[in-house]
Amino acid sequence: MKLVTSAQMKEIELRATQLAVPESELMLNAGSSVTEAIYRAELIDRDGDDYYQENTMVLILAGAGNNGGDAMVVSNLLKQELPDLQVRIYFYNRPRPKNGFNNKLTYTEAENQTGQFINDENDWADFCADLEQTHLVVDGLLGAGLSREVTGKLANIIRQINEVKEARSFDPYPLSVVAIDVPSGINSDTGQAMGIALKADLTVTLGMPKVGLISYEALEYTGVVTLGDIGLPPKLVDDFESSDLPTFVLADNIKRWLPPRPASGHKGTFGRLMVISGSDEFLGAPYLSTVASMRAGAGLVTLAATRNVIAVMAARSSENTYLELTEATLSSFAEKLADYRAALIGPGLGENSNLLAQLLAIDSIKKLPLVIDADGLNYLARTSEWWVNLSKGNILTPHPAELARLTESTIGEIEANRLESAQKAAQKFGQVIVLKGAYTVIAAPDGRIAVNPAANSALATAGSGDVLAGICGGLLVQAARFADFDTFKIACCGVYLHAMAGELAKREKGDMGVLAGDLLPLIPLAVEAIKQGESLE
Ligand SMILES: NC(=O)C1=CN([C@@H]2O[C@H](COP(=O)(O)OP(=O)(O)OC[C@H]3O[C@@H](n4cnc5c(N)ncnc54)[C@H](OP(=O)(O)O)[C@@H]3O)[C@@H](O)[C@H]2O)[C@@H](O)CC1
Ligand SMILES: [K+]
Repeated sequence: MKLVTSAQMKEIELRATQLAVPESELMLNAGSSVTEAIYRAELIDRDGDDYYQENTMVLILAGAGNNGGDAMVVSNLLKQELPDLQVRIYFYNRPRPKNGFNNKLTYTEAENQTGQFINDENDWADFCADLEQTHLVVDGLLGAGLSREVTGKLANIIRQINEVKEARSFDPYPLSVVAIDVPSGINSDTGQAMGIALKADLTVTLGMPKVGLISYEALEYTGVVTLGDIGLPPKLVDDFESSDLPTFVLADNIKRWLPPRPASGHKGTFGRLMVISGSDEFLGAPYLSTVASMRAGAGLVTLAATRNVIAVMAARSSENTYLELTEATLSSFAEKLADYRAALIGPGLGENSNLLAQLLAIDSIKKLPLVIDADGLNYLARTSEWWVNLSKGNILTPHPAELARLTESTIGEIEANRLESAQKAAQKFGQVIVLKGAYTVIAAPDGRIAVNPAANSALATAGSGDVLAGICGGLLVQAARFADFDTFKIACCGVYLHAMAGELAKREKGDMGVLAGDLLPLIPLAVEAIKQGESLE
């Protein structure tokens, strides 16, 4: 599914109404999706008993636009389903019945005065007192219609919520915030806070994901970003699929793109992968990348390394085979490579320019699809015009510092323009670029660009990249038995599986202290979770 700007979203919504989907229906669906997301994230316990309900307070904040209309739908659904829940509504401004399209719900509620306007000092005191008692704020102040800096009364409301949330962050009953579509104050195109913005735990982006939400500026505000269905006709969404906008990778894509596992398959079917990894300094990387590739389904994996690395690895991993690789053994290594279908080069290799130069010049390696990571990338960055001699269409998995080295730019420049940086590099080098980080970007030489729908700090740990490289290698070797395999889709699958394993690890252990090794047994479970209908988006 494509990532869109607010203008593109408006256009799609307009087309939906032309296809006879009433605006009010979109809004009802929007509110219902947000409510479901609240339950799913356990911000409210749908099955809570009477005592729980009576003691739980939800504050609905509605602005004058359709974002406020969505909030009113949430309010109505919560009241219907959990009648004892304390639901209070505050209006920041008088809703306009003809603003954009139909937000009659907001208007009617406002006219009926079932909520309270924040006008004078008394209203403000009521709002602040209620906020102290509140467990969940539903933010419908401003959505994609944000048109200027946030100032005055609205800025005060947002600041007050942020402060109370911060003050109660370690309370047994913290204040949670769910943002409808975008956190109020965040520009949905750029991700920048327009003066001030609300800090949410969960953002339910509606219809199609807004491109600003995946920028690093927005990360501080969005919390977890999830997609809310508003019932757009599938044809409309499909029409957009052929555009060159960035794609948000969905679990449905991954299900279709994962290499098939025929029951009649044997280890040869799923392919032999050569992993070239490890050095005296980095003894963990070969373990993590080799085992990850096997956990991702490679038929047979050989670790090519020095004797020392092999001795350490053999004590830890019995399923893969080993091959000694030094400059002295290169020619026999090159011969053996003929039996392999793909190779992974780089994790923990250290600065080994001579070996890498000779390795990449070997004919049998030039014929293989490659994953190049870590020290493999650093070697390329030290080599002038390396992309001229490297075969095309391999997977390169740089983090921002590695991409900065490869492109002779700075980390700041990469981080400020993650999509563009990855896309330009992919086109210039003729390689699939996986730019790691929150919302990992995957770019293909033909211009396709995708964003993984997850920002999980549990994955920000040493060795996590080795696991990702291993997963990509394991998938690549399975896919490469088909002449027309699509490296870009394989890279998307690798990133998504890694992120799903990270999500499972976070559920088990939280986001602090997950080890890269914890991910390994979770890789097959991540595949299963996706097949069973779980998703990151
Ligand atoms: N379209 C659809 O199909 C669907 C849309 N949906 C929902 O609609 C949302 C978009 O709705 P929207 O266009 O009504 O804009 P919204 O964000 O509610 O705010 C506009 C109001 O805010 C005001 N305002 C702006 N900036 C301001 C500022 N800095 N400080 C103060 N005020 C400011 C602005 O005032 P004005 O600029 O007109 O003076 C106007 O009154 C979208 O995010 C999604 O939640 C869903 O229901 C599903 C279907
Ligand atoms: K909002």
